[in-house]
Amino acid sequence: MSLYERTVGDALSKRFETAFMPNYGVPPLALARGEGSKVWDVDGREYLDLIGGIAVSSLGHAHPALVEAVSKQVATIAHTSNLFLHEPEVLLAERLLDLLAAPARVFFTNSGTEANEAALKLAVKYGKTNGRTYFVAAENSFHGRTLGALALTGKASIRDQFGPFPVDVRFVPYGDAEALKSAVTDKCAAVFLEPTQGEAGVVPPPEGYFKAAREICDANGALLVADEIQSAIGRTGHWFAHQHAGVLPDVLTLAKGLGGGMPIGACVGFGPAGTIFAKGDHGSTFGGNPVSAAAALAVLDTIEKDGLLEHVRTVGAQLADGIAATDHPLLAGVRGDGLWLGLMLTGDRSAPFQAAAQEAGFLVNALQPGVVRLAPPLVITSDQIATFVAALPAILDEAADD
Ligand SMILES: Cc1ncc(COP(=O)(O)O)c(C=O)c1O
Repeated sequence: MSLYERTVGDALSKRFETAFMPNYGVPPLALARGEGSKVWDVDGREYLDLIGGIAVSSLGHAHPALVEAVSKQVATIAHTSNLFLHEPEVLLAERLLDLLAAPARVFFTNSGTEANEAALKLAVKYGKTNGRTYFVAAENSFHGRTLGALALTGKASIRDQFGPFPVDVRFVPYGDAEALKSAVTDKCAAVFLEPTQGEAGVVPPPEGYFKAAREICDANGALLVADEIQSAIGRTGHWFAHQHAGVLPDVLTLAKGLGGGMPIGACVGFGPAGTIFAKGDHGSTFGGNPVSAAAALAVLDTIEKDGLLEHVRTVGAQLADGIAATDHPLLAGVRGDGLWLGLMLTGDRSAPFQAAAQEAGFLVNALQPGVVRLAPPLVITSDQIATFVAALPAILDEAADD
């Protein structure tokens, strides 16, 4: 039987195709379980997970600390709504504010998109009270799929058919401080930026761009919103990318790796931005629920206790160096930080690369036609990275073949 002639997986795919709206197309694999950085498909085949549920599974799969925190919490109290307080959300808020090391207030959500929706609503309110009527975001940015977050998303192919939008957003080329300066005036309520663009292809800006953005916002009284949904919680080898850039935004949004696989997001307002929302301005039935909050606490504790920031810097460099040292006509290079890398190809071969990697036992993500995203669990080992680097030339050979 060839690797693609599956049994249970094929049956699930057929059922998926008839039961689901076709938003995602049929996924190439049905996963059954995971442990650490390994996953197994429903037909029992093992893979090294180099995508981590799209930069989410920070502790890998079935990490004992996460299993224990979630199991304990679900057996204690799983849901309170925001009508009642619970200890995990208070502990988590305090823990995050501690790590952020600046006076701030937090609003918990269920996802990244919702964290950005909260940030946008907050910025709309700021704009209304200050005569500010528009927003600035970057071309090729990704901030989410609901109508507010989508309005901020600078990708015509996923945005344009859903307009007109409830907010006026002006787009500037990412990384171009002069263009940003021209776009931001005293009528701009907020600038939304990813510290490194994720969905665009793991694209870091030029050195000093984020600092320039801070200065431009300060000069015009606009809020600076840092969307760190993909980049924070250790992914780059630092807790937060803005800290690494030495810039404090007014608003910060988080999600993905924070819950280690449980759904949670956060909108953090620093200083005065933390008091723009008043009672009744925004809400969420599930946001910051006890189980997700307990999971996020376990993620933060484990990253700290196991020295994972340092580990990410070390094995991230091993992965980047291993790719950079691979000599192959299809390989153009590698960019990104820590365990968040874009492997760049010389042609639009990322889909065949993903298929070849899967066949060789590695899960990666064909992010852009010529860029493959690697965002493995933060716990991936040096030996596991070495197996991928060793397999890379053969995967590239396979991907290069028509
Ligand atoms: C930078 C950024 N913002 C927002 C989102 C949306 O987050 P979610 O898919 O959790 O709604 C994503 C998801 O990829 C993202 O990368």
